[in-house]
Amino acid sequence: MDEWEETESTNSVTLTSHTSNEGSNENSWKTDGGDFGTGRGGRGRRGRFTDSFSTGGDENGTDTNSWNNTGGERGGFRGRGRGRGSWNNTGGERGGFRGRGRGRGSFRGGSRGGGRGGRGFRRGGEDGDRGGFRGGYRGKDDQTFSKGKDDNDSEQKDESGEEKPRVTYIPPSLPEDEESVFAHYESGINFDKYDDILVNVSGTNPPQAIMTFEEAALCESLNKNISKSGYVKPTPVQKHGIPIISAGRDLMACAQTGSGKTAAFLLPMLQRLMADGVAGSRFSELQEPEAIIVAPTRELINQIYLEARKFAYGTCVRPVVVYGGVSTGHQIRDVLRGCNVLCGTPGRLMDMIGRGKVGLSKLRYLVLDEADRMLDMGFEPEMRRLVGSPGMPAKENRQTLMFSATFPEDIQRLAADFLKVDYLFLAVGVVGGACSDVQQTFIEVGKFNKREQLLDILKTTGMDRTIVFVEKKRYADFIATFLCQEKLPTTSIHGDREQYQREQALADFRSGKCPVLVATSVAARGLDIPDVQNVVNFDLPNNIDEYVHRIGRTGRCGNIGRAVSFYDPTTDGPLTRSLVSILSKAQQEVPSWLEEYAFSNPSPGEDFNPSRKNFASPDSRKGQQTGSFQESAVNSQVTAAADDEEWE
Ligand SMILES: Nc1ncnc2c1ncn2[C@@H]1O[C@H](COP(=O)(O)OP(=O)(O)OP(=O)(O)O)[C@@H](O)[C@H]1O
Repeated sequence: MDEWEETESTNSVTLTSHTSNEGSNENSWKTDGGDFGTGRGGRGRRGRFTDSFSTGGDENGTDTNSWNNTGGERGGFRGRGRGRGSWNNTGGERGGFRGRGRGRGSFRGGSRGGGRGGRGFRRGGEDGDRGGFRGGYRGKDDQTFSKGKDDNDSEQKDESGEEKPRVTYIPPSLPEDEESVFAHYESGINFDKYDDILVNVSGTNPPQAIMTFEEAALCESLNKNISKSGYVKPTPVQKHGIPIISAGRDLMACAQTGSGKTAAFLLPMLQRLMADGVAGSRFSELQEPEAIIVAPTRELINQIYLEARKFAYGTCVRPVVVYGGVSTGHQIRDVLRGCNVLCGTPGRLMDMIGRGKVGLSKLRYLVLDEADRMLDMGFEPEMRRLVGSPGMPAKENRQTLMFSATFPEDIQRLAADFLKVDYLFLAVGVVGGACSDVQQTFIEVGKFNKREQLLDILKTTGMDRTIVFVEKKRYADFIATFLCQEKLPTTSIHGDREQYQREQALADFRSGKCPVLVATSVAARGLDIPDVQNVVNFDLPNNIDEYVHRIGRTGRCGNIGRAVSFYDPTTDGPLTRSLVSILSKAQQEVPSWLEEYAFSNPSPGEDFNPSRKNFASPDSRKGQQTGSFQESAVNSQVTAAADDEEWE
């Protein structure tokens, strides 16, 4: 047995299927299928939410409210009459909350959630290729996994830095059939409006943008996969990014959420690997991938992997994914079968390299998705370790690509360490701007009426998929439990949930079984879930970039979305000016009361430059040559953006 082979399970845990109402929940909501309210408390979280719990916004847990208290002014979706109209104004009459069924079934094929008909956990007997793994999942209602000490993923550490026990969870195998691989949702009515977005490329000698995929001169199999994915024409970040990467240039790219950044880096990389005829699907004890893609969360890296698998379908290129919370041995076995494109979260990736399973000497591409997050204080040390790993080609000898919807100036400067001197900076629209397809609304609330407001909103959204963001992991559970008990089928995702629970939560959300997902920032970036119509910021985040990413879970790929944020003047003061700025740059109406808070009534102690460091900005290099695409208009916009930031 190799050193990474798991031993037989210890501490086996058997679980039934789960939704977030995992407390004792005497009044818990029951689905037609009987699933709700039956989940047992993952990680011992078995609080009794029958009578009272602390109200939203109260981190100390000192202010408890009767949570069944329906008294008081619910006030609809009025936000003291200051909001921009009622929630269902644009949606028409949806009726009350109807859902006890299993969703609208509108998503065909489950491309990102474990697949068509196989979403969630695989039932016993479906496992064709586990190769003798003992233990692990045995069926939806009888999941057994072991706990020991094995998982080195940084995300696997809890808040206290304590290592969590070894995990031998094996995710369900993905369906391999074409229909599942290429399942996608339609681009929206505003897709063509992407053409009007101003684009700026700075740096020397940027290559000419392409207008069509044909102009990219991609090989036939890649073109076929692009059209099977439903892509007809490239988005702006693809029009500019593909030729830049194909020309061998390093790139820092900033484009709005949901505008196709993933394909912008995958397509030219895969093209080069295919053109060079790399042969990856060969077993070897040491794998030397040509490309490594890093992203901050497990769900996001898995999604990127699925995109890579889709575009590489039927070709010689083999993408593999590694991330925490999943059996290391299982992932090593997968890597050793052959690996050209390795997608990973930082901790697990470094683990694979450290164990000598992944070598770096053939590496040509290093991609940092959500690059500003990958280079901020949390992940920067690991990124430095990665580029300093033995065998890692120097930056002059590899291509380094960075993508995000936000790129604060200080992070840009830091990022330059990883890039060749002549890297190009691609800005699509206002750097760090919110997607203008998301209608942003604010409601002024006090911390004690947030839950009532939330209920009012959710009762009008019906089975529409809605992500509710909260600031703290334990609030995610409180709120999810609260909503379940209010008969709203809800699930939750946050860093304290086991990986199988996180995946189940996303699968239930994607399928519509639980149309409400309560999430912490773990779900803020990158996740591309079809038909998410609404985002609610139950708690506003404490930096503006996070806000931009959160609301970008809706309004993707030309579709329209809505975001409503609860603004509590006692806690959200430091964000106010940045919010006003974001709203104006996205051509949204700014509520006068929010403007008042921003300019004339700062909270005591408010730092009027609170998020400056975190606020995205144009190319941090001064005096860079600017590309020719809509140049004059772009320059004025970028300058305007920079001016706007003066007052922050
Ligand atoms: N050219 C295209 N035509 C049609 N659909 C596309 C095209 N490019 C991307 N998409 C689809 O648009 C959706 C959003 O793309 P993607 O997830 O890459 O966005 P993103 O810019 O990375 O967003 P985020 O900043 O939130 O990470 C995906 O479902 C993707 O398949």
